[in-house]
Amino acid sequence: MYDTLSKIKADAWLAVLPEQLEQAFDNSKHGDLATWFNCMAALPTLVSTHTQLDSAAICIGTAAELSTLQHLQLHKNLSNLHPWRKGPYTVYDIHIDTEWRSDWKWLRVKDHITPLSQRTVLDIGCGNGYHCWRMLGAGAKAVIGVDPMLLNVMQFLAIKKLYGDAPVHVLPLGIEHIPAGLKAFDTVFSMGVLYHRRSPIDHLLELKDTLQSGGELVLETLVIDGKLGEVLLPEDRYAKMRNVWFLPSCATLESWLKRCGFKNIRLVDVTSTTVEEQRSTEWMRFHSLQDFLDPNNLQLTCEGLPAPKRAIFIATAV
Ligand SMILES: Nc1ncnc2c1ncn2[C@@H]1O[C@H](C[S@+](CC[C@H]([NH3+])C(=O)[O-])CC(=O)[O-])[C@@H](O)[C@H]1O
Repeated sequence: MYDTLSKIKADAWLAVLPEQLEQAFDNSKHGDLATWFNCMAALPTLVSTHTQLDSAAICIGTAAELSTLQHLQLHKNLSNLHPWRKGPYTVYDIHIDTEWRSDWKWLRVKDHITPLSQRTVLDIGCGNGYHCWRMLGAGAKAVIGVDPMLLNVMQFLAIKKLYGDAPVHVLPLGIEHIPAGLKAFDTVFSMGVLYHRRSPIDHLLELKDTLQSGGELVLETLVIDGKLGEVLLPEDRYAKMRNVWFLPSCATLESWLKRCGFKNIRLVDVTSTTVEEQRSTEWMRFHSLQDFLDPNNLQLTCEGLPAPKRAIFIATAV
């Protein structure tokens, strides 16, 4: 990964990254970290030749390659990394049926973006890296994801240990840890992050700052139906989430992108999130979308706000 950053001349990040990682992986900061590392250490070290990155589930290995005991232990160690939110993955025929059908989002995105072949990609708020693997499968030269939630990073590291060496990396960092002015990446994805940011304009400017001139932004976020200038700022929670800030209309979001200096702005998809796409499973046993909607009207959240609808914009940084 350091090599990738060096090649794209992201020197300002290289200079601070070792210390950022040391701090993020500081055992004293997260009570579960040692347990998670033990789960990882117990994963089989064999690297399977059966891998697939362009199917709905990221696939690694077949059950026949493991002994019954190894298979049971693998299932247990992966289960210990509960809750699995983004996926699906199928490892050694264990199907990790995640809360989200993240493959559906990828299907909505993939045909609209500049082909990733030979591009160095940054995925902001990448969760456990499911889409990073799909980006690699789509031919990216290298993919770096960042996500501040350590469990996400541990899930990624578990999958990567099973997959073997690959130019895909997930760092336990937020966008705020990426130094200003990098202008290094060919494509940057920000999917499901903008509404978590208190300052959406700053988020867009920070994304632009990671892209080299001519680079592509892929932005996916919650939107509302409405006219130019309309934006929802929930009074309190949104679909029980505490950290939701701005939900613009598509026209408003387009105007924000314009104002931030993006060009060639295209709205390529608007889709309501269904309880088929986001739901509780054996691998994510907590409440999910169904529990966050008004039981009498699935068009509304339990707070009476418009139910989740997501838009995908693509734009060019100049
Ligand atoms: N400051 C931050 N910097 C970076 N990431 C952050 C920050 N704050 C929260 N996150 C991370 O942003 C992710 C948002 S989920 C989208 C995942 C994937 N992209 C998806 O499109 O499926 C939302 C959703 O479910 O759509 C979480 O993993 C947070 O930890």
